[in-house]
Amino acid sequence: MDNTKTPILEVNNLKQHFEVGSGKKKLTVKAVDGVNFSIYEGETFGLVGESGCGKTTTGRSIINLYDITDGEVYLDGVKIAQGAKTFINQIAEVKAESKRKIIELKEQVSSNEITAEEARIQIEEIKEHKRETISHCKHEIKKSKKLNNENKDYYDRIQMIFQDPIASLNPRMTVKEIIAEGLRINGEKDEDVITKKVSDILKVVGLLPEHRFRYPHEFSGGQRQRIGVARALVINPKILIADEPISALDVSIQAQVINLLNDLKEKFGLTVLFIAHDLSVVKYFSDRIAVMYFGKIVEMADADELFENPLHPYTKSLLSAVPLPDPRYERGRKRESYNPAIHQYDEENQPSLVEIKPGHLVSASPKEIEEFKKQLK
Ligand SMILES: Nc1ncnc2c1ncn2[C@@H]1O[C@H](COP(=O)(O)OP(=O)(O)OP(=O)(O)O)[C@@H](O)[C@H]1O
Repeated sequence: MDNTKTPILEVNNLKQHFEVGSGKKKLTVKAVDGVNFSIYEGETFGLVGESGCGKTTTGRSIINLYDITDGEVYLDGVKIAQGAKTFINQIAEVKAESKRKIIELKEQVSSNEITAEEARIQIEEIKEHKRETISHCKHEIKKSKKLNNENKDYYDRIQMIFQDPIASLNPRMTVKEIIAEGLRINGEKDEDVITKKVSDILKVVGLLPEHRFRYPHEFSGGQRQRIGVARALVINPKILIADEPISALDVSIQAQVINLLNDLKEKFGLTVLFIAHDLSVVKYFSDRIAVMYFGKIVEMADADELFENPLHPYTKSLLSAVPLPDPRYERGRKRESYNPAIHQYDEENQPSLVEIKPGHLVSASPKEIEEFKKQLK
C-alpha cells in the first residue's frame, strides 16, 4: 500500500464511550477507545474482532450516528467529526492547574520567597493563560457539535450496509420508497428521475425494476441485503461501510453477496470498510486488515502479511478458528484461546501500537517488541 497518498478516510484516536446505568451503578462502556487507521482510495479495509469489541460502533461513529467522544475523522483530508472530550478535559486541567499554582505563589509570598508584586504579575499571567485556554476549548467544543451538522455533504459520501437486512429495512415501506429515501433527503423531487434511479440500481444489485413495488418481507434474506446495498449505492457514495453484511445470511447465499460487493466495488470505484467477526470472511476480500479487541486495534497489516506473520496472541487465536479446506489439517486443528493476562503488562511495560515492520503494526509493550521481532519470518 502506498502510504504517501492522502487517505480517503482517516480515523484518529477515535473514542466512543457510552454512559450506562444511573446513580452509583453508572458506568462508562469504552466501546471504542483510541482507534487509529487510514483507508486509501479503492482499498478494502477489513475490521475484525469478536462480538462486542466495538466494530459496529466504529462504523456508526464514522457515519455520524453518534457524537464521538474523542478523536477526529477526516474524509479526503477534511475534518468531518471531532470529539469534545479532550477539550472538556483541558478546561478541567487548566482550572485545577491555575488553582494549584496560585496557592503555591501565595505560600511563597507568606514565606517571603517572592514579593507580593512578583506574585501579582505571575497570577495575572496564569489567569490570562486560563482565560485563553478556556476560550479556545469552548470554541472547539462548539465546533465539534457544529461539524456534525455542517458536513452533511461529506456524510453522503459514506454509506453503510447493515448486518441484519430484516431489521434495517422499514417493513411498511415499499422497496422504491426505501431506496428513494436518500435521493429525496438530498432534494430530488422529480418522480421520473427517482423511478429511473431506483430501477437502475435494482438492476445493478441483481434485482428487477418491478421489485420496487414490493415490501421487504416478500424477499429472501440475500435479496433483502441486495436492497440494503441498493439503498446505500443510489446516492453514489465513495466509501461503503459493510457491517457484517453476510453473517445473518445462509452459507449458500453468503458467497453471492460477497461476489456482488466485489463487482460493485470495481464498477463504482468504491473504497470499502468491511466489518466482520470472522477472519476467513475478510481474508479474500481485504487488502489490509485491522484486528480489534475491547475497543482497541491490536494488530494491523496487509491481509497476506497478517495471515503469514500473525504476532499478537489475539490475532493468533482468531486465526486458529479459521477452517482450511484440508481434512488432515482440520482433524488436528485446535482453537487457541486468548488470555490477556499473558502479557503481564505493568506500569513500566505498557503496550502501544508499534510498526514492527513497514505496514505491520502490533500492540506491544517494550518487552514484547523484542519478542515479536524475533518471531517475524
Ligand atoms: N448505544 C450504546 N449504549 C451503550 N453501550 C453500547 C451502545 N452501543 C454499543 N454498546 C456497547 O459497546 C460495546 C461494543 O459494541 P459493538 O456493537 O460496537 O461491538 P461489535 O464488535 O460490533 O459487536 P457485534 O459483532 O456483536 O455487532 C459492547 O459492549 C456494547 O454493549
